[in-house]
Amino acid sequence: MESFSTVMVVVALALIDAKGRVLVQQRPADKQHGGLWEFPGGKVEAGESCEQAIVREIDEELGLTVKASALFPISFANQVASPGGRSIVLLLYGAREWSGVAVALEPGSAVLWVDAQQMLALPMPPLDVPLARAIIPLLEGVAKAETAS
Ligand SMILES: Nc1nc2c([nH]c(=O)n2[C@H]2C[C@H](O)[C@@H](COP(=O)(O)OP(=O)(O)OP(=O)(O)O)O2)c(=O)[nH]1
Repeated sequence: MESFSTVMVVVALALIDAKGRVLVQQRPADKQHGGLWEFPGGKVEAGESCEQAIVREIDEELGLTVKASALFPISFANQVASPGGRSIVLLLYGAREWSGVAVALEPGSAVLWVDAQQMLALPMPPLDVPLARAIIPLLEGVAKAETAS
């Protein structure tokens, strides 16, 4: 019997700048979770590794080049499937280095650099809420180091 996965893997990236801000992206109004703010990324396609999927999505959505070697894992969140449906596992990676300037390339989307408090005030999809909390210590650590230097 052929087996297939009932889990959809989605990868997302927290780009963290030298001031301890993170890049968030607003989903186009006509998509699922339209208008909500999330971390850029998308579904892992057949034949891709998670890292390859992030590198591709960041180029497609933001026009940025990020190296797979610059990615580090932060946390994950899991949405349990409804009966007969597919569950989502959302893997959040981080990166402190990339090249280019982020532009919202997907029609109807927008991007914003936010600090920890601004991030928490934005409406996000349910899966992103625990992930956003998980990056707060990282953002605050970078911001503190920047103020001290
Ligand atoms: N990219 C991303 N998707 C998220 C986040 N949080 C969350 O629940 N999702 C959900 C929304 C979607 O059901 C799924 C990813 O869909 P997507 O539309 O971004 O993926 P994609 O770029 O591969 O999309 P497409 O080609 O099918 O339009 O994961 C997040 O922080 N980033």
